[in-house]
Amino acid sequence: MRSAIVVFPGSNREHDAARAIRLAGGEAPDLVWHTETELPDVDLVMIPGGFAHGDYLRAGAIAARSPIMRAVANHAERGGFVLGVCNGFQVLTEARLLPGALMRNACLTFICRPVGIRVERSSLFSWRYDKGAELVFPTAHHEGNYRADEETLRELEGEGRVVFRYTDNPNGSANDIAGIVNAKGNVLGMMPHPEDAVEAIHVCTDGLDLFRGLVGAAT
Ligand SMILES: NC(=O)CC[C@H](N)C(=O)O
Repeated sequence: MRSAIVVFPGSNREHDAARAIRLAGGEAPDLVWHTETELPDVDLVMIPGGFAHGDYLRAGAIAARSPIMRAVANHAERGGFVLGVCNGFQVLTEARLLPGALMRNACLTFICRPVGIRVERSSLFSWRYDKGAELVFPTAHHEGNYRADEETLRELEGEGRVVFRYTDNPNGSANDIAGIVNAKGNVLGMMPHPEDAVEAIHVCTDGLDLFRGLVGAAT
């Protein structure tokens, strides 16, 4: 699988993401600076975690208006895979590639700890997990409280687009939502960090199958 990781001023998980993709059997990803207007020919575009532009205005708001985001939208439109983790999820909602918004955590503090999530459904991103599997992924965010209007939440639930749900909701997210896909199913945004649960020094290796799944889906 060929992939690109978009890097903004303030991104901090791009190397973790690249390592996870390599450990899962993907080719070494291209790192693409946010001012670029074109992406290399890839299967997956990943928007990594971090604090793009220092989270000024709202987390992800400035990054979503970067020149590279038009190419990311075109990639998604063509059916390419897009994965946004944490700050990446925030960028994808700000870019309207995913519905809803990530608001300040209900507890009003930064959360930095492993959390439990359940795999709600099979998808391009989750097909290697059993449905209902309970996983542990690290989290590190202050704006992870997923919010959307009632109609959008009904649509997400009705269309089976909630892929990951918290088993112990840390941030107040509506319906315990930890990760959702777009209507076509090729764009996933999630707050917990699967790329930080892929090798022995991590809390666990539950994240590896997400990246293996993408490598498998791309070949
Ligand atoms: N780890 C991250 O990606 C942090 C996400 C975001 N900047 C927040 O704190 O909400």
